[in-house]
Amino acid sequence: MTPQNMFANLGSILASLVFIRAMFQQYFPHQLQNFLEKYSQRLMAFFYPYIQIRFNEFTGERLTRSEAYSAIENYLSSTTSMQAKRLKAETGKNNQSLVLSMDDHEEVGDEFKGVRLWWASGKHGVRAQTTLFNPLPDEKRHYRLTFHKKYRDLIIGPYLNHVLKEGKAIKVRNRQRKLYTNYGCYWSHVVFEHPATFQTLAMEPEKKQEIIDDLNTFSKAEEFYARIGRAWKRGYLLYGPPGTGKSTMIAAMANHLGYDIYDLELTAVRDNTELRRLLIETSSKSIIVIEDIDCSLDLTGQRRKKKKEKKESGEEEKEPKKKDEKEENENKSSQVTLSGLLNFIDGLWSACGGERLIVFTTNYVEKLDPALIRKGRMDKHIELSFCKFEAFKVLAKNYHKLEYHHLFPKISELFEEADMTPADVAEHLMPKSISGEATLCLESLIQGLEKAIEEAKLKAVVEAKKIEESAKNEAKEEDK
Ligand SMILES: Nc1ncnc2c1ncn2[C@@H]1O[C@H](COP(=O)(O)OP(=O)(O)OP(=O)(O)O)[C@@H](O)[C@H]1O
Ligand SMILES: [Mg+2]
Repeated sequence: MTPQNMFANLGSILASLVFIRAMFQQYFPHQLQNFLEKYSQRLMAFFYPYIQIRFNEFTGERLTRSEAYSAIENYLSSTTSMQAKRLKAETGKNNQSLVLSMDDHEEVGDEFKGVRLWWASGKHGVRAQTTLFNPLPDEKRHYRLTFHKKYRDLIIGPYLNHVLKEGKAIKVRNRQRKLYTNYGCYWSHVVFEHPATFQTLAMEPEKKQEIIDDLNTFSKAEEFYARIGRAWKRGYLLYGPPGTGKSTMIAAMANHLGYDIYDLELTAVRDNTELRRLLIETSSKSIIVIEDIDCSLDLTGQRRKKKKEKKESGEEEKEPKKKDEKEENENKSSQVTLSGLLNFIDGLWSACGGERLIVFTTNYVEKLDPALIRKGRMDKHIELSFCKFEAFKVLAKNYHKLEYHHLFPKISELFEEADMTPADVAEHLMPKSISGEATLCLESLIQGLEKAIEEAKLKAVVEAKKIEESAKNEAKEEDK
């Protein structure tokens, strides 16, 4: 055989081999693989005492991310960062913090009621193509749970429930919280990042602790509410003069519980149907706030309008009800009624489960309809009042890191007599220069308090005179 013939033969043999290999790859491996897999797994199951459950990342048409998968991811996040050697990092809320999860083909252990089990992450099947309509990556990720078969009931029931619940709770805790406001009958939201906390809230310590305990009890009472057959909700009424920290307390509540806030502007809601729709759209773990309920409920128009009137007439309204009625006739665009709101709080509310707080604020508690604030609707009434010495100490600590100062005794005495709102006290304590001399601020506060006491005395004298005069007039009329 000449070398040319030899090469020609070799060429054709190679070509045939390539052809056979291609054919083999195309038709055989698939069936062969399935076949081998099927029987090897049956054989394994016979001797292997463990059960495995796989949780795929995408379910159905691969378009929806499995809730179970993300719950497991969250649940494992703390264990993972302690145990796994290869981790994946993604940016969390705000793009500021990092969220760690297991990298592919890692395994971590877990324990439940003394039973050991293992979670492994993996990926499988690289078949689906990414297209314009299916932009998901080719790899399908999954978690695989392995445990001994004698614990089947314990793991499939209580343990998996525990994982899903805990995972969802972690997700809620880590989410970016939102502040919703309604424009007509639609909610729009911004990121909620209010720095107020109960620690920075100026209030008597016992009263503050009572509120914190109440909130904590509520947030842990899911089973209790289910047992007694009541919707998991609680109503708060915050009342007190302007600038005493009602809005600040709502922010502190949201921060304490990790809830979203729905700030409901009733005057922008057209009727009861819209109100119902808005409220049904609120999510679980949220605080629904209706500020200045006395102003918005009779739909007498906005608070600003009222204030303007007050300023113009230079005195308190004498007959608020009559005025309200007049305005109601003028302002027909909004027809939310008291009964609509009450119906919602009692009836429909119960239908949409989940933990919700409803908070009403008002400056004039005595003006509210008793039906609205009876117990059961508004479970807790909190009065926020003028700043006293204990509350002042919280502000002094926040603003100037002061535990004690030689002016404190004098300030304490003045607070006994003076009525000053926390907002005014805070204004005095606000550092006026970068160096922020605490003594200067305290002196300014002392001046403010003295002025407030004097003004109060003057007012008392004027009022006493008025009463005297009206008594005299009455006496005169009687004589006549
Ligand atoms: N109890 C408080 N503790 C700390 N800061 C307070 C407190 N009360 C008021 N402030 C300060 O005063 C400002 C006004 O308070 P806030 O808006 O909470 O008052 P409000 O009671 O909601 O008044 P309004 O009735 O006018 O709505 C806040 O920005 C806050 O800094
Ligand atoms: Mg307010």
